[in-house]
Amino acid sequence: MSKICVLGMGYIGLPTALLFANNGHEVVGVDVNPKVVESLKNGKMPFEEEGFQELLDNSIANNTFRATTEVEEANTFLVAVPTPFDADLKMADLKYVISACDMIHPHLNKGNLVIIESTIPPKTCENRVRQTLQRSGLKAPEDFHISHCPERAIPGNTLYEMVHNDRVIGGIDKPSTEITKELYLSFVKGNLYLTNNNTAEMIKLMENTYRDVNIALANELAKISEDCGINVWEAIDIANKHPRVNIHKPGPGVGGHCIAIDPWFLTEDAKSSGLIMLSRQINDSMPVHVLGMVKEMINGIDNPTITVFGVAYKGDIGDTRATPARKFIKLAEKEGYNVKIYDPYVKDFDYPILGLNEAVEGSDCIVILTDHSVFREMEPKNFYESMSNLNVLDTRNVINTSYWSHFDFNINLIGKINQR
Ligand SMILES: NC(=O)C1=CN([C@@H]2O[C@H](COP(=O)(O)OP(=O)(O)OC[C@H]3O[C@@H](n4cnc5c(N)ncnc54)[C@H](O)[C@@H]3O)[C@@H](O)[C@H]2O)C=CC1
Ligand SMILES: CC(=O)N[C@@H]1[C@@H](OP(=O)(O)OP(=O)(O)OC[C@H]2O[C@@H](n3ccc(=O)[nH]c3=O)[C@H](O)[C@@H]2O)O[C@H](C(=O)O)[C@@H](O)[C@@H]1O
Repeated sequence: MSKICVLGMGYIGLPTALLFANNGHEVVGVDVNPKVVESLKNGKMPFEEEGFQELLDNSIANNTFRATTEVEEANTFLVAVPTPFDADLKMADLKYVISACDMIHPHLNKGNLVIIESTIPPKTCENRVRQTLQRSGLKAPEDFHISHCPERAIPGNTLYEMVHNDRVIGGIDKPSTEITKELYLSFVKGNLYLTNNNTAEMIKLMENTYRDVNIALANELAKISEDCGINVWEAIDIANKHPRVNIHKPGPGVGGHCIAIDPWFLTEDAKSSGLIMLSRQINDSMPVHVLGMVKEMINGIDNPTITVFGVAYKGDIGDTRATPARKFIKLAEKEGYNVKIYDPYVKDFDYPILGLNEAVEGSDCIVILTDHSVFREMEPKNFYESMSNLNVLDTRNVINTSYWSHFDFNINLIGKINQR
């Protein structure tokens, strides 16, 4: 049994720690936030993600996991701390990664392995991470190992994807890569692709940038379709039958703390990154486009009230990090609209989350911003009579438009404007 010290008990670090703890390792989970550590000490997951409460219960019962605020000696140190975007500098903010490495180096011994799972710009392991860890007096790769093993699991399906996804492992030398591979083999069922640290860092950023650029393309196609009176959803659906086409879905913008952030890490010192930056700009401008559609729908209504359905950054999760809903709500308030919010998944938000009936009462327009499955099965007959005006704008193509139109709703869809 090897001992692993995981730094960062968030959406990625804690699930990873619990998978190691349930697959033959002794794991110490470290977080600088005492509330997170307290919750884990009390045997409670600090956030909801299917399947992990059971893994936490098992590992506590088997004495293979404990949480603390202090780093201690171990065979392996795994870093899964945030890597936010510094909006002023337009660069990755590496302060948490560096502070984690600073916490590790006093406990580093010969033969140890340090894995960075946090998403980082190319050359971070080779330069900043190695430099900081060498404050221990040891040298890498001669005395200890460093590798990058980026996380690819998708929020909402973390457990399945952490176990079944293929992974990329890139060490600063071959032994670093090999021992990292041995470690992940303890729970990963997908393929493990081996490369060097710089390439592994690049691959992770390329994956999320690919998605961002393709979403931007879908958003642009949606706007063009609106101008041409075409239903972009039908067009995308049929275009995607082509064996080499995979157009993404348009929507109100890109949220979450990865896809909207990681592409910037590729642009910070690149000589050519026009397409990537333009895609960011297109996706960031979508809340403005959505507001424009709402404005047209409620034109002429005095002191309008709108109801936002869904503030989570995407469907069937309660995560609101970098949600495009936030920008949309602020723009709507600036326009003088009263904004009410309904989201059955979100517990905590900057604005009050109301029950369905209260949220739609007196409303002039429902604006669907998140593709929660409950919105697909929504029954308008339960609430339409309490609305002041029957308008609905669906930015995710989730509602059954033919059914809603029975109640005389004026329905618009992003990428398809109702011509009535
Ligand atoms: N959430 C996701 O779906 C994915 C995240 N990633 C990447 O994984 C990394 C971690 O992301 P999340 O888990 O979402 O972050 P998070 O915000 O959920 O959790 C990070 C945790 O690290 C703690 N922390 C900060 N500095 C620390 C330090 N020096 N020592 C110990 N703990 C420290 C924070 O208190 C927090 O609890 C980021 O680089 C992110 O880009 C990659 C793939 C998926
Ligand atoms: C390449 C890729 O699929 N990356 C995943 C992504 O997770 P995340 O939940 O942020 O991604 P997502 O499902 O694309 O959602 C991001 C945002 O984009 C929007 N979105 C997504 C797909 C689409 O066709 N249209 C669209 O508008 C979503 O509604 C959401 O607001 O980023 C994660 C990460 O890096 O943190 C990564 O681990 C996941 O595998």
